[in-house]
Amino acid sequence: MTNFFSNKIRLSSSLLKRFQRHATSATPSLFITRSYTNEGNRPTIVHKRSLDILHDPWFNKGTSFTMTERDRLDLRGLLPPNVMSTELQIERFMIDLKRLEVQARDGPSDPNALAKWRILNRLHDRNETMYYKVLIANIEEYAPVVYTPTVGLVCQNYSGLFRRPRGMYFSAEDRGEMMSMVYNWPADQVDMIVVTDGSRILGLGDLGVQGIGIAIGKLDLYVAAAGINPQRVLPVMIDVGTNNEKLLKDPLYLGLQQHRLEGDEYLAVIDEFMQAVFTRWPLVIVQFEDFQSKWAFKLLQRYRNTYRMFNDDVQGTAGVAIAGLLGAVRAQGRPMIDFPKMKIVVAGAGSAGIGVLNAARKTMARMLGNNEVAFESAKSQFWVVDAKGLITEERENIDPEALPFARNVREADRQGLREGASLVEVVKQVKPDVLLGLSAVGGLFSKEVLEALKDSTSTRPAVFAMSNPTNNAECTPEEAFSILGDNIIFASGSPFKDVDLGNGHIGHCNQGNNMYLFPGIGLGTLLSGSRSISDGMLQAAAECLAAYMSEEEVVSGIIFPSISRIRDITKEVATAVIMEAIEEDLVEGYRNIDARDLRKLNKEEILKHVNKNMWTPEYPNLVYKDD
Ligand SMILES: NC(=O)c1ccc[n+]([C@@H]2O[C@H](COP(=O)([O-])OP(=O)(O)OC[C@H]3O[C@@H](n4cnc5c(N)ncnc54)[C@H](O)[C@@H]3O)[C@@H](O)[C@H]2O)c1
Ligand SMILES: O=C(O)C[C@H](O)C(=O)O
Ligand SMILES: [Mg+2]
Repeated sequence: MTNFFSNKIRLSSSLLKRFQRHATSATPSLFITRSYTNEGNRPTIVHKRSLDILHDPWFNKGTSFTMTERDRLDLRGLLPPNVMSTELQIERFMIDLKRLEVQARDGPSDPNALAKWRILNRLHDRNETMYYKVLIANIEEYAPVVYTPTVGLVCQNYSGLFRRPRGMYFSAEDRGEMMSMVYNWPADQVDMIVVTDGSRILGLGDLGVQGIGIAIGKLDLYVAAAGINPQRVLPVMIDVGTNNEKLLKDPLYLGLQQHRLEGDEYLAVIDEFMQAVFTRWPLVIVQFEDFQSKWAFKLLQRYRNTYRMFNDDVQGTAGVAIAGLLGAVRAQGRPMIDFPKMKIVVAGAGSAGIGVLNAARKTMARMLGNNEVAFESAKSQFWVVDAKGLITEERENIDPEALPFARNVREADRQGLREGASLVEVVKQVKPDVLLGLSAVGGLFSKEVLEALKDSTSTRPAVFAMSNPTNNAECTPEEAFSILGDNIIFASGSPFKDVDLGNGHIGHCNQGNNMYLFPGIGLGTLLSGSRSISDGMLQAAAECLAAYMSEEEVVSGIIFPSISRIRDITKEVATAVIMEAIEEDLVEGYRNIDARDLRKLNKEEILKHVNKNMWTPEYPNLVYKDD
């Protein structure tokens, strides 16, 4: 490993100190740097490097820094990889400006959301403490702006919106350099990394380098909900190319204009990145986000026993769905132990759908006796429909992850179903308790499908339209409540308003989003010091969320908390994660509390410990000292 290091590591401790509050400083260099601007071809002498340059409006050239300049100034990895001419930079800016003007004439919703995002983003660039104060105090209003759904729009329009860089870019061009370039990041301690390769951003497909927005949005929630110190978070984009033909043809695209690396070449890049970040920050936690499913599972298996990492779409979503499904059982007035009797139709067999199926099957099996027989029998509660229809054992080239859930052909035949049967046919025949969508197909739960669900054998069927962002939801709450009436449970991945049913009743729209779990999983893992994130820790997080809602709330159709309670629920989830890590003997402690001390704490004390370790945005007293 050490041979990756090169003499490019030049960060002195004084330089590091100067970086400490980098993210908030946009100070022109007039008073802090001696510079000599000369006429003609003579160079401009600057006395700063790395982020100090990018955050100095006098010297910053953004994406126009040439590769030689990037190397000379320790900028490699701190900017997206495509070097832009000044003309293209200006064009990018103008297109963005004009597009906003056009949209402003068309209608209020999108430009408003984007305009709010811009204003918040500028505040984020100028003053982090104030930004997080605003975000935490108004989380219900602004989470949909900095996170889902607006973050999807931000990623789609990233080329025009990009101003100052935030986070790091590791690209295929950086192979062999990652071990050294990771030291270009100014913080000497990083607690949380959210990394994406941009291959499946929400339900919007391959957005390449533009996907970094999702890592930034997730980390905003880590700070706002879990109280992770914003100086210790790092959004990362791994740019291995894109298969989005539109972006490949777009001269203004900021990423590598090549098709995605595949196979061993792809793995080598991700391996190098993991080695680099864990070498520099051995205690960091890496959250994988929005990787296409063909890599999501492979990478999870590859790294989960070696590194402190998890995949939010596979594991975080699974926990949130389990909590929702248990809530749906309780909402029928039945005990949670009745969960294994639920008939569940899942539309979508990608990273999220399969993650949910595996976790739901395990939860059922545990309730049925926690043995092989229980595990085998639990799978018969699920019917999985993907882009090709119902998945049966007859499916050609079946995805190995979906294979355990393929229906037996004869059994399907007895039910009047066959390989490839449509979603509406499946719903008609199965009459499920739950219809759960993780398909990324907006409107998939059509009028016909929802009509078919009227024959559900459940006393209170559940509709989970979990795909993001808003336009990709399988149906809206209005559609579900208007067709099925108010005796249903409804949840969606993106936020929707409750529905006034006009009869004095309100149809409650729950937001079933992994944001209720990933911040607590990260915080709990961090404070426990556990070197890995076990299935038990994830299960404890899900059960904690399931138990968070009172009987009264659940019966009235509220199965997930309001986002205004996210900081509180995150504390509880983190506590549950730590307790499970103690139970499994995984704790190693963190900072001034070691494993022995941690093991002595009861639940109340752990909760207090969690609370005490959460960062809150307050201005510190600043004292200037020369280097
Ligand atoms: N609410 C949440 O917390 C949450 C969490 C993770 C993912 N998601 C959302 O779930 C969606 C899927 O994510 P993913 O990672 O599994 O994506 P993916 O691309 O890996 O999988 C999509 C799946 O949907 C299937 N599909 C496509 N068209 C279909 C159709 N007409 N009928 C039925 N199935 C169809 C595909 O065959 C595939 O199996 C995205 O929109 C994502 O935003 C939501
Ligand atoms: O990002 C979200 O809002 C949830 C989830 O991780 C997704 O990919 O859709
Ligand atoms: Mg995601």
